[in-house]
Amino acid sequence: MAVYTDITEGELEAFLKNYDVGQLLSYKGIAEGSENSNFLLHTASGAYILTLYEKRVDAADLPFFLGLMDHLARKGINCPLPVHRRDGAVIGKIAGRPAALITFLEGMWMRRPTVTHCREVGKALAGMHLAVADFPLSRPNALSVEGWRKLWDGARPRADEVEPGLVAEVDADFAELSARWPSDLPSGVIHADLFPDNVFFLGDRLSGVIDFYFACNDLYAYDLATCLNAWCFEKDHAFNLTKGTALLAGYQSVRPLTAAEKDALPMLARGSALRFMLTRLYDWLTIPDGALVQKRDPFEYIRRLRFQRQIRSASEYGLGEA
Ligand SMILES: Nc1ncnc2c1ncn2[C@@H]1O[C@H](COP(=O)(O)OP(=O)(O)OP(=O)(O)O)[C@@H](O)[C@H]1O
Ligand SMILES: N[C@@H](CCO)C(=O)O
Repeated sequence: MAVYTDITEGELEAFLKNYDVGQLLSYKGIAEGSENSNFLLHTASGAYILTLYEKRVDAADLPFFLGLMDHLARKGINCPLPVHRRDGAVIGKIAGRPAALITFLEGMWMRRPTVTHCREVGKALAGMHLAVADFPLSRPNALSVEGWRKLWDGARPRADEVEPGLVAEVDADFAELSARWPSDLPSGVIHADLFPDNVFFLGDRLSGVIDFYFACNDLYAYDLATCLNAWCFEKDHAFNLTKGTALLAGYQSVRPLTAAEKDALPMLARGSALRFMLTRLYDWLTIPDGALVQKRDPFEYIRRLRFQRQIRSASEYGLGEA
């Protein structure tokens, strides 16, 4: 459930007076999502999403996130376009929260992505990596190795209760990642959370990428590694080589990887699996049952992490197969 802050019709009408979107026809809260409050609006000029930014998003980061969407949409990437207010701003306030209006994208996210969806997401990711080259803003990745360590410090004392042996496993991951994490690969602004629930399709056609609220500056190949984990495993946790092949081929059809990026991919995929395992584990241990925030399963990513520890070469993901 993701309507943490409710709004009245009066508040919404007053908010919309700042925009050229015409009269409000209807609005309703959207249940999906877990970080912010989202509403679907219909006005005389079309459909929009209103997002109220909740506590886990730092208001100081909003110009970066909204500026990025604006930049990508104008470069032809299928992502929401922030609607500018009459005074030119894109960030307003409603019910005491910072808020923005963005265009509505048609489509739905794929609960079971196919090989074709994996290829399309690879192409779209590479397209975004090319399109950010002249984006002027930057934001450090708070969820890279040092950020993971803080999460681990919080979760470690109880990690063995969740999964016996996890403390020793993850301590060893940190030792290896600290020694081998690459820093000299091509980098720029990455999406950093390109999971299936953040990509819409109309049939086989990718119609939209949403949720840029983890976007930051980091290695492009790390973004691709996150997609390998998020898109190419089956419900039984088995890696699907055909999907991996398609994702990587789709990406490389738009932006070929360098030899160093290919070499680093297993380490990056291991780090990315650790990152999502840790945020999930941290929430699992700290968010009380019954809280509105949706908790995601850390066990899925404990499995991913164990898989990634065994990988020695990107050819095991299907690199160069198609
Ligand atoms: N531009 C858009 N067009 C259509 N639907 C959208 C758009 N933006 C958001 N949504 C809808 O709102 C839901 C939540 O959006 P989003 O993923 O950005 O929220 P969130 O709270 O940041 O969630 P999380 O970070 O957990 O994925 C999406 O699943 C989708 O249904
Ligand atoms: N994509 C993240 C949730 C944050 O958007 C996860 O699956 O853990």
